[in-house]
Amino acid sequence: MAEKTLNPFEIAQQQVKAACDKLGTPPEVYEILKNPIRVLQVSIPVKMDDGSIRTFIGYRSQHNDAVGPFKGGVRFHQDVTRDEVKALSTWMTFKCGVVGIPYGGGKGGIIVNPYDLSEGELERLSRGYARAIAPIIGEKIDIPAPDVGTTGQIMAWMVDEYEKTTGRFEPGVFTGKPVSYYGSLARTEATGFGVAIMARYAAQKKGMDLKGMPVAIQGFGNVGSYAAMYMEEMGAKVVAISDVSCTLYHEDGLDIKAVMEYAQQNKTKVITGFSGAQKELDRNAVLTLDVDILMPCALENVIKSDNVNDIKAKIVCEGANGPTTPEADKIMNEKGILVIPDILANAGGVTVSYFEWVQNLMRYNWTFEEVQEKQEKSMNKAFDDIWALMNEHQVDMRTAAYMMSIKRVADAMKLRGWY
Ligand SMILES: NC(=O)C1=CN([C@@H]2O[C@H](COP(=O)(O)OP(=O)(O)OC[C@H]3O[C@@H](n4cnc5c(N)ncnc54)[C@H](OP(=O)(O)O)[C@@H]3O)[C@@H](O)[C@H]2O)C=CC1
Ligand SMILES: O=C(O)CCC(=O)C(=O)O
Repeated sequence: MAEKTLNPFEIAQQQVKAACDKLGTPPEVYEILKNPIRVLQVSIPVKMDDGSIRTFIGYRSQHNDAVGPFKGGVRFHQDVTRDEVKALSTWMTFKCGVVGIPYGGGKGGIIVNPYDLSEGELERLSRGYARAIAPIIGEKIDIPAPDVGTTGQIMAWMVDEYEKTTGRFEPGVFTGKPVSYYGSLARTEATGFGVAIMARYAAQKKGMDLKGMPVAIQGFGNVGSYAAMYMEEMGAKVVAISDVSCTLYHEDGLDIKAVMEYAQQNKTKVITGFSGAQKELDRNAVLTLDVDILMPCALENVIKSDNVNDIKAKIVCEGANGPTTPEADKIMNEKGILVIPDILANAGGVTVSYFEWVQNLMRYNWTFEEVQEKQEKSMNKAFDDIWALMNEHQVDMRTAAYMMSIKRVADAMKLRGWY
């Protein structure tokens, strides 16, 4: 039976409520956390290459800044909605809390398929968005970054436009920038690397050997491709990857670097037609293959009541934000599938965004190894803390992650006198 609601914002609220109840926080805590502090909607006029004007709707949602400036990516996707952006900003607050970085949660988005635009149109849209949200962002206020459909180049355009608009030199106002323009080494790889190290750590906890272990990964963008690359480097066998075009499968493992090169050659970055696969399956097939680890690294609500019983993986490591519905989550927990929740599994991106911001503010330049070492230390600690809390309270890993994080945010709100 289809689930009643798949509204990501309602799901985010349910997750926060469940953890507040488990923690026994005063009712004021959920009352404050149930809605973003501010949601800005903008209409961005863009001069198209044919001379016409098209307007695009964009959002910036600022969920909570008790701990520090709002932080979170900007999504360019045709299915962006106001509620999706609100949900993503809520998840950001607790993701930053999980890894203990001094930020609150924010998120932005524009309703657009970026692949439909020329490079010039994309630049004008990105600059228009930066101008439109300039009054509510800043290096110490709200720091956007890349998400689905956005890139380092887009961040560089946005910094440039923000600086022109405000007249201030503030390279740290956006993170995820190209390395040659105030970016950090290891940021591009960070989210996928984090997903891979969290899966490796979980496998270790379950006494499973990563060598030759079959893995399936949904989504082959920034997160999915690097998660696949690092899983392969760690000795696992990535038998399946997918994107909107198809699932590629090879029982002996796909050559991930070769698929990455292949995808880079297409404007739309699709993987279909790669010659090194044994079979091309339907794009949804990736979720239910016979593997030990499944990594959903695309969009929300892909593991749901109508496919959850077909999932064979023992570990699900959520590279995407919100890939599992509450009902599917409950079923996986009952079946003993270990779900590493998004707010931990994909926290590597924002963690290294924080390192980029620190380097920008302090004019430091850290090496690739230094950044990855700091990232791994921070994420492993978060994993250990959540694992301990999970065992202490006999809850699933997601609830434990929210409990840890909500406590940090609630303490900050209390000390600031918000309740
Ligand atoms: N980038 C980051 O640093 C972070 C991202 N995340 C989350 O990770 C997820 C992926 O983000 P990111 O990799 O940056 O985004 P990208 O835009 O780089 O990639 C998204 C990928 O998902 C694929 N995809 C979209 N719809 C489907 C579908 N129905 N079935 C299979 N694949 C699909 C896309 O395919 P195609 O290219 O063919 O369209 C693409 O491969 C999102 O949930 C994002 O919020 C979380 C933390 C940080
Ligand atoms: O790097 C960042 O600041 C945010 C990344 C992001 O949007 C996310 O973690 O979902």
